[in-house]
Amino acid sequence: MSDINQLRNRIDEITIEMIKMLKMRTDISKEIGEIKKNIGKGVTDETREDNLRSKIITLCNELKFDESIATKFLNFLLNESIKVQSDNKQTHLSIFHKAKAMERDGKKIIHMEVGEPDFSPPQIVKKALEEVFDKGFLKYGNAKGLPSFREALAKYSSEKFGVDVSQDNIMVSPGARFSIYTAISTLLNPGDELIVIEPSWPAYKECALNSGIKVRTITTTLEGKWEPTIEQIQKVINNNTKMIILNYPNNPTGKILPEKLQDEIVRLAIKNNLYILSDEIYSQYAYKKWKSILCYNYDKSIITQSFSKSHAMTGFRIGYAISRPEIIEKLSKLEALCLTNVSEPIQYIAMRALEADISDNTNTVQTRLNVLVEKAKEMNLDFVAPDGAMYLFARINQEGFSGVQFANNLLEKGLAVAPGEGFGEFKNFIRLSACQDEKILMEGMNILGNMLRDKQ
Ligand SMILES: O=C(O)C(=O)C[C@]1(C(=O)O)C=C[C@@H](O)C=C1
Repeated sequence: MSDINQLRNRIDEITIEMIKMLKMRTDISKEIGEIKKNIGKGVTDETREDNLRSKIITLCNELKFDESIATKFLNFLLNESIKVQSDNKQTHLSIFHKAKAMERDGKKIIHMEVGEPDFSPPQIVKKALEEVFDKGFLKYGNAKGLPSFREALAKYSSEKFGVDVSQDNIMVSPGARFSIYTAISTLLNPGDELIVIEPSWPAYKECALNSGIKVRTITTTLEGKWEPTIEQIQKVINNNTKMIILNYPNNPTGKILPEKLQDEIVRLAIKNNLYILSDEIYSQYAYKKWKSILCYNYDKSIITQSFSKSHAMTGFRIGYAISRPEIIEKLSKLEALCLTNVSEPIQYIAMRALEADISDNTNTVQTRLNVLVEKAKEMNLDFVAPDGAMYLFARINQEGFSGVQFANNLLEKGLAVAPGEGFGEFKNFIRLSACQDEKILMEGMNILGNMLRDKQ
């Protein structure tokens, strides 16, 4: 047999052995997953992962093997474990869909689980809906978005954030979510790592997992005022780290980082050549000094925005990304592949919505959030007062409290809240949204108060 055939046989055998080992590893992982579920432990265990990562790096040094390849392979294995262990996680959306189904059966539900303003989009949106047919915005178009809309968004962003944005910096997307997905999946490769600061909106992690990207989680605490430390972030950065996700004002905590800390995080990201994906969809609801990541003028930053919260246009599914033209080009290739382009009529309507004065929305949410905070203080809930966004993230200090169980029990009483578990390892937390008028919020808080008293 020639040398090449011998080597090919050997490589086949090794691959087959690896697949058998992968099957064994996956089976064990499923078993561990079952045990974790039974004892109420979360799926990802960063300490365990760190230990295994260290062992592998030591082994690579001994074997004189490239540790970056080995840790990428490890990231693949860990992600596979996380996938087989993560079924049935309850988030704000599962409670929302359950609540909607109950409403269809005639039950009255107060919605404090979802970040969907109860007020209408600006009046100009109604007019735009009427006129779009005659205006003729009804066809296929550029994947990045209508030039006139991108121009309008560039002007709007430049004025709002005091920066210089042109239409080449803009990609329109169906909601900010799709911009986030395209950024994660086109800028990073499988095995790469990205940093998520928890508690966080679950979609960042889900998009990463779906694209074979390993999430490195930084956990912040209520005691630490939901602020990550530079050391925490520094500790997880290695050669595979490619991106950090920021989301301030934050969902679910409402936190806005002190400017000095945000500056330091940006400096650290720049030093390590990381992309910064900054989801700024709550910027309209910043009640404390807040600085857009756009202001740093960093050429590896991607900012995502949406009309859902600022203009109460959740159902329109329209948002956008702002970045340098080369990045926009990459993101829009995936958008073209998936969607051709975002619906032209919806783009036209959103363009008209930019003309509206939305300061009332800001005031309305602020008033509601204040009412929620005062009531929550009165009820002795444990939380850090939000600096912005539309949520209050509270810890319930009761022995054995489970947010999921609690949220399901509350639904039966007519109140929907989001279990903390959807935002990371926060089983004893719930997220309350301030998207209803004050009277309804009070009704909801009374239902919550009664349930807490019953549980004691
Ligand atoms: O040790 C565990 O808890 C596991 O589930 C195993 C495993 C792994 O695949 O190595 C999976 C996920 C955890 O984040 C850490 C480790």
